[in-house]
Amino acid sequence: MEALLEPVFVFKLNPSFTSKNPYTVHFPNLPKIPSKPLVVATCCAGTPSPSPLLPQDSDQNPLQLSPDRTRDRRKVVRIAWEKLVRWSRSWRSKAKTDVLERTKKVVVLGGGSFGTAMAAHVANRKAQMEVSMLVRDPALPENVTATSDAKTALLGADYCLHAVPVQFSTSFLEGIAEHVDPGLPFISLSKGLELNTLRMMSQIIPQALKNPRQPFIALSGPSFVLELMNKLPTAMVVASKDKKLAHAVQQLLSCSHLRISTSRDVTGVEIAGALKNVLAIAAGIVEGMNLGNNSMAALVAQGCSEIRWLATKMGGKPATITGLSGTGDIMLTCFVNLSRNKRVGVRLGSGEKLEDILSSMNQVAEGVSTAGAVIALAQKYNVKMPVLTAVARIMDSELTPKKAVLELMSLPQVEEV
Ligand SMILES: NC(=O)c1ccc[n+]([C@@H]2O[C@H](COP(=O)([O-])OP(=O)(O)OC[C@H]3O[C@@H](n4cnc5c(N)ncnc54)[C@H](O)[C@@H]3O)[C@@H](O)[C@H]2O)c1
Ligand SMILES: O=P(O)(O)OC[C@H](O)CO
Repeated sequence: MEALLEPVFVFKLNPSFTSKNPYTVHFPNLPKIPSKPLVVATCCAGTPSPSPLLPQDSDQNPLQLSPDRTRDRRKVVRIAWEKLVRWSRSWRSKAKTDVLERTKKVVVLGGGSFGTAMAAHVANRKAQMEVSMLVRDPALPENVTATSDAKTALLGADYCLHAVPVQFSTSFLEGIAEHVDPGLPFISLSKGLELNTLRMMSQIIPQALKNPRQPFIALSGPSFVLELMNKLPTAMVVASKDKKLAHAVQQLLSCSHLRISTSRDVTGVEIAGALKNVLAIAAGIVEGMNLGNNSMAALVAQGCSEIRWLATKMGGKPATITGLSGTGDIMLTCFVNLSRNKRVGVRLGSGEKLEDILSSMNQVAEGVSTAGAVIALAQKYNVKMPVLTAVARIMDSELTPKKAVLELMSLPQVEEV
């Protein structure tokens, strides 16, 4: 402690890491230091904290531990890992159920990329599984039967995977309602809000089928269809008010390359999945305008806050927004150009017109329609959402990307909440 009573030198330093040992920070411009320990506050990355500085002639690397301490440290890590493996094995033995054995048929609504991918995924879960796709254009992989006849597709199905884009779901479901068993669990893959009604899929499905008790599960999270089809490790979350049903869907879909977490927070999962598409458009605009990485990070961080503010006002949990369907899917969709929504933003940011972009696409970018719904929802819940509002105004051609950036940068600089 007496060292702290010595004169304290505080330097604004620009440390450089020596090539020979990246762990030792070398301060080239430091004046000759007396041999006594000093407290040096540095401006290096990370939290500046006073720390006793080893006398300059010391070349001991503080990260180099003695052999005994290295052995102890490795033992602690090994024990921690073995505990995780034991826990995982015991969970797997308890969680095993006969859902897959009992499931004979799954129907998939929507023949788009994700509907097709999930149909193939379920078909691969069990050779005897019957998977029927209800599509408008029945040209599909041979191990999946496709039909445009709703009665045939839905007859005897144990689960229904709904993969029709949100804006087309109401009319699609109203057209097949008479063939839907009132107890058929609907697993919604669609991410978005219905433009004129602001409804989420958990409202659209029971209302379009005129059955408020239709079992509902939302399946969401960072899941590009291309990577799922290539069996690359993926993690998603199933949310349902019915915990048993969420676990059954987890058992039905999870496998060595697809992990499925469960949640009771349907609102949080749906709002996160819908709004991340709008934020991805904004992220694309930043990239299309070459505004750099600082602004990308700032924009996405602001968008995460706006999504959290609205989702929690609507009853969603903060833990959901920082989970797979929130932060996980936001990072994937905002930072990777496999995202259709992000690609729309990049093209907008580089000067293309929205109608030209959309007419050139044969896939859906749900964020384009959802943007308008978000703003009405934000007004309903009295939540300020400057970034997502700017996207909506750009979608309505009321604001250019460049003007949007100028306006966002001139907003009041307030306390973080
Ligand atoms: N593609 C992905 O990586 C991915 C991943 C997770 C979730 N999702 C979500 O899945 C949902 C489906 O998207 P997708 O990527 O499979 O679709 P897609 O973009 O690949 O294709 C759009 C689909 O919508 C259908 N469609 C267009 N107009 C229609 C209408 N009027 N009535 C009925 N169907 C119509 C088309 O036939 C086509 O099958 C979306 O909400 C999307 O956000 C997609
Ligand atoms: O291509 P996008 O932007 O619709 O994103 C696809 C999935 O939602 C990613 O999780």
